[in-house]
Amino acid sequence: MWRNCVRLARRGLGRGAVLRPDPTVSRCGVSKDYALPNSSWSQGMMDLYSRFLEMCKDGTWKRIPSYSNSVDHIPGKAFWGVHSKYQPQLWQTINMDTEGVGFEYAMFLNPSEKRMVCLFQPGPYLEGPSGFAHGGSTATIIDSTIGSCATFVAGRVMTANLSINYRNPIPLGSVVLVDSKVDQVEGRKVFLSCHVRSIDGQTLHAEATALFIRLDSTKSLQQQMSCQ
Ligand SMILES: CCCCCCCCCCCCCC(=O)SCCNC(=O)CCNC(=O)[C@H](O)C(C)(C)COP(=O)(O)OP(=O)(O)OC[C@H]1O[C@@H](n2cnc3c(N)ncnc32)[C@H](O)[C@@H]1OP(=O)(O)O
Repeated sequence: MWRNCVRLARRGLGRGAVLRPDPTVSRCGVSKDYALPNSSWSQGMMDLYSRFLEMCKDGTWKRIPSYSNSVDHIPGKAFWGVHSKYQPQLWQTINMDTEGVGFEYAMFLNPSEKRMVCLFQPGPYLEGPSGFAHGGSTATIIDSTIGSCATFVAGRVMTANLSINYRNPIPLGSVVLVDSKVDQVEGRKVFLSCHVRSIDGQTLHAEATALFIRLDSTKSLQQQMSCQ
C-alpha cells in the first residue's frame, strides 16, 4: 500500500480527488472520521494505536475522532456558536480522502494530565527533503495536536506563537509520537510544549513550545478577525 501511495504521488494521479473537499462529508455535518485505521497504516502505527485504545478502557485516555464532532469533547462547546460561519470542521484541513498519501494520524487525550498525543505517519505528499517530511507538515501536525490540547483546556483558541526546533528529519512512512501538554494557563493565555519522537523513543525529531490565546467570548470570530 505504501509503495502504491508513493507511485500515485510521483505520477501526480488522484491529486484532484485528494485535495478537493468532499461536500458530503464534514462540511454538511455528516461525520467521516479520518483518524481510524486503514490499509495504509504500518504495523508500527497499528500497534501503537492498539496500545492507546487499551489505555482508553479505564478512562485515562480518550480517543479523539478527526471530524467536527471532536468539538463535543471540549468544555464550553457552545462557545463556538452553532450559527458561526467558522464552524470547527473548517479546521479539519489535514484530512485527505486518499488513504496514506498525507497525514495519517490518530489523537488521544489524557484529560487529567492535560495532555494530547498524536500518532502520526506522514505520507508522500508531505515530502520536503527527499524521503523526509516537509518541516511545514511537521509544524501542521504539531499545531493541530497542541491546538486540540489547548482547545480541550480553554475552549476556542488560536495559535499566537509556535516555536519549533527540528532535531532529526522524519522519514516518510515512519511513525512518530507527537506528545503535547499544557504547561501553564494565565488568563486567556495557554502555554504548551510538545515533543515529537520515534515510537521507540530513541530519536527526538522535534520539540516545540506554543502560546495559544483564548478568543474573547464577547466577540464573534468574524469580529475578532476583522478588527485585527
Ligand atoms: C478535544 C479536542 C477538540 C479538537 C477541536 C478542534 C481543534 C483544532 C485545533 C487546530 C489548531 C490550529 C490553530 C491554528 O492554526 S490558528 C491559525 C494561526 N493563528 C492565527 O492566525 C492567529 C492570528 N492572530 C490573532 O488572531 C490574534 O493576534 C490573537 C487571537 C492570537 C490574539 O488577539 P486578541 O485580540 O484576542 O488578544 P490581544 O492582542 O489582546 O492579546 C492578549 C494577550 O496575549 C498576548 N499575545 C498575543 N499575541 C501574542 C504573541 N504572538 N506572542 C506573545 N504574546 C502574545 C498579548 O500581549 C496580551 O497579553 P497581555 O497584555 O494581556 O499580558
